[in-house]
Amino acid sequence: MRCLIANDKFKGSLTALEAASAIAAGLPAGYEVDLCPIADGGEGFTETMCAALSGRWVTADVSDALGRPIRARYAVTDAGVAVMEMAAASGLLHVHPDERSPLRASTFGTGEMLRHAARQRGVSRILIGLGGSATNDGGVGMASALGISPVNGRGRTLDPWPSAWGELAGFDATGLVAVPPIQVASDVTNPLLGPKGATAVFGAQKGASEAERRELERHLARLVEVTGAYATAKRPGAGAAGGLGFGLMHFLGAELRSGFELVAEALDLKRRIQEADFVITGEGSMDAQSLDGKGPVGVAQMATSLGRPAYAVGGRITGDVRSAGLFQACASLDESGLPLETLIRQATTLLTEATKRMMSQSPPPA
Ligand SMILES: Nc1ncnc2c1ncn2[C@@H]1O[C@H](COP(=O)(O)OP(=O)(O)OP(=O)(O)O)[C@@H](O)[C@H]1O
Ligand SMILES: O=C(O)[C@H](O)CO
Repeated sequence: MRCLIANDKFKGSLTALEAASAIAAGLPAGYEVDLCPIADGGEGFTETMCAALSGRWVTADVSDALGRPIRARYAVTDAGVAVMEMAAASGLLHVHPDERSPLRASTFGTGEMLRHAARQRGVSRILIGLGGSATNDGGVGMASALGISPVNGRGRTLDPWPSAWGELAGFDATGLVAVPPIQVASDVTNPLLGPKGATAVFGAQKGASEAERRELERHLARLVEVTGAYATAKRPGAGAAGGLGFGLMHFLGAELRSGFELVAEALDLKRRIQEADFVITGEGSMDAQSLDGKGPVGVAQMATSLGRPAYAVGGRITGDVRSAGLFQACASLDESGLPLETLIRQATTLLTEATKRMMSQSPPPA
C-alpha cells in the first residue's frame, strides 16, 4: 500500500512537514509513504514552494503591520523567481492579540519586501502568497511603499492605513518603483466588498469589532470609488489578505490564482496522487472556510477525481466538512475531549494516535 500524505499546517502547533511526519508514524507497518506537505498562500507558502523549486533564502528588514521593524524572509529560486508570503511582513502572527487593530494596520512592509526583491540581481518574476494577514487596507500600504501614495484633494499624502483615509481623493504614482511581473497565490476566493468580502469574513479574526468592521468596509468602498476599479473588486481573491489581492491586481497589474493550484503544480501533486493507493490530508481546523477553496479540500477533490480514497485528520473537523462526501473517514484531535491547550502541546503524539485509530477503523480498500 502506498500513501500520499498531503496536509497543511496545524497553526499554533505543527508545521505542515511536522504534521505529515506525525501522520506517517500512525500508518500500519510496511506501508510506503510519500510526504508532501502543502500550503495555500498563507504562512508556510514560501517554505513549501522553496523546497519544491530549490531556492535560496534572502532576508529583508521591513515593517510589520503596525509599522514596527521586522526581519522577513523570502526565497529566490534558481530560475530567478522571488517567492514570498505577505504574512512574513504583514501577518497576524507578528501582532499580539491585544494589539490587533486593522484600522491602523497596513501592508507597507509587504511593499518593502516587494521592493527589496525587485532590486535583487537576477529576479525576473515575483510570486507572492496571500493569507494570514493582520491588515485590511486593500493593499494601499503595499502600493505606498512602491511609490503609489494615497492623497487628499489638495495633493497631500495620507498615511497608508484605513483610518487615515477620511479625505482620500486619489493616488499619486509619480514615485513608482519598477517591479517585475507579479503572480499572486491567494488562499481564498472572496471578493473585496460585501457579505462575502474581506472585512465581513476575515475582519473579526484580525480584531475588528462590529463597528470597526462597518468603518473598514466604508473605507474599502471609498477606495474602490476613488480608483474606479469596480470590476477588479469583484474578482475572486480580491478580498484575500484584507484586500491585498485587489491592490496587487489594480495597482501593479498582478495575475491572481488559487494558491493551492499553484502549489499543487509545483509539487506535481496530480502525478503523486496517481502513484498512491490512498491519500491523507488535513490541517489545524477543517471548517466552512476550508470548503471555500482551501488546500486539504483541494487535495481531496483531486484524489476523488483520480479515483483515490481520501482521509482527513485535523485538530478539529466540523460537521459540514465531514458530511461533504469528500472523505472515506475523518479523525480529529478534539474528539479526545482534551482541552485545546493539551491538544496543541501533545499534537505530535495525538496526531499519530488519531491516524492509527482512523486507519484501523476504516482501512483503505485492498
Ligand atoms: N493540535 C491542535 N489541536 C486542535 N486544534 C488545533 C491544533 N492545532 C491547531 N488547531 C486549531 O486550528 C486553528 C488554526 O487552523 P489552521 O491551522 O487550519 O490555520 P488557518 O488559520 O485556517 O490557516 P489558513 O488561513 O492557512 O487556512 C487553531 O486556531 C486551532 O483552533
Ligand atoms: O489574510 C486573510 O485575510 C485571510 O487569510 C484570507 O486571505
